[in-house]
Amino acid sequence: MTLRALHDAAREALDPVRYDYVAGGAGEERVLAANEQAFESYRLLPRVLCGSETRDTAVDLPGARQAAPVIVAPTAFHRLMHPDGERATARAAAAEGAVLVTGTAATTAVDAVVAAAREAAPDPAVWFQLYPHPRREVTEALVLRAEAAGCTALVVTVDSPVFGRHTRDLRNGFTDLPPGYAAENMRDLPGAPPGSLTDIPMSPALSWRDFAGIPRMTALPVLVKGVLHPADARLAVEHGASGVIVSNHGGRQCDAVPAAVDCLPAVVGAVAGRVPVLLDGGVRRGSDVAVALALGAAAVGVGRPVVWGLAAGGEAGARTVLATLRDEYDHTLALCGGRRNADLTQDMVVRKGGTW
Ligand SMILES: Cc1cc2nc3c(=O)[nH]c(=O)nc-3n(C[C@H](O)[C@H](O)[C@H](O)COP(=O)(O)O)c2cc1C
Ligand SMILES: CC(C)CC(=O)C(=O)O
Repeated sequence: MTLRALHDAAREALDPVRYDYVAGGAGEERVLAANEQAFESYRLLPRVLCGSETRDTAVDLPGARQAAPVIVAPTAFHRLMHPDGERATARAAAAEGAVLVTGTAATTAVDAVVAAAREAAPDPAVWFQLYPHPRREVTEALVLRAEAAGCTALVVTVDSPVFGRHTRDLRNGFTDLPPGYAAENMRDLPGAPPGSLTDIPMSPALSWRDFAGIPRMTALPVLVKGVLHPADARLAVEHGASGVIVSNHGGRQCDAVPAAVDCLPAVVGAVAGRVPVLLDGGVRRGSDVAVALALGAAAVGVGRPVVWGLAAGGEAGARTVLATLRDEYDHTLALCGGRRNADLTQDMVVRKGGTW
């Protein structure tokens, strides 16, 4: 099945309100559209006769050695999309050698997610996405929970000082989880009410000082997710980040920012090789992966496509998405004369309005 067919099947399978929750974005959904459109404006300039018969697409990431270059971006509430929920996504990612980022808003507790991943592979990489809480002890409890579960890195989301205004959810009245579902990782935290959507911590009071406390709480590498400005990428590295994820939250936060991939080159320049830079937003085909890697990303994340796979076909559907992207990327690498990801370089990307 193609990714487009899986998306169609997911639309058929899902309750329309849940479909809209995943598909939608903030405001007029300008950024949602821009993330995909931006990839349309880039083209690859292949190199030829490079002897690229044997190819190796694995990457070393913080807390994940020899991983696939496509990772599963954190998306909330998988049990709303398929009864097997995050367990299915975890098994799919582990089987495909892809990092799974599970998170604060998962409908399955992090220890059960890691256990499911271990059913599919002996040494899976599961990262934990954290919405830091303004009360340090709550953040610390979440960090300890992720560490004890066996997560190998933390991802701190920094683009959500307040909830995004998701137009479709407001129209549909989808402002809380249906009965029977909870953000399971929020249960039994000190002083934190359990599990409803609005309990997920987002606070405009947080600052780099709060962020800097997180790498001090844990031996795990800590990545920062949701950076667009190169100055923030520099600050992230200075405050102890082990990786920077360029992301506009899939167009679900500020509806006036650039497409994620358009922000990548400046962030890569600012980070200057000190830590890996990842990208998510709008990646829908293997050639998008190639463009992002050529522009300096170490790996890319996919959000909605994996959820469509999950909704359409559970573990097998999510696996198909990851396997398809990996296969398409390897094929594109071959077409561009590459043997390794590093063979894709900035000069091999051209832009509409630029050189074509
Ligand atoms: C349904 C949904 C839920 C999401 N939940 C989270 C979340 O809990 N934490 C987070 O950091 N990002 C979240 N994101 C953002 C994704 O991690 C990612 O940035 C985005 O989906 C990438 O864009 P793509 O969907 O075009 O691949 C969510 C995105 C979607 C679509
Ligand atoms: C619970 C939400 C905050 C999850 C999220 O980040 C999103 O829906 O974009």
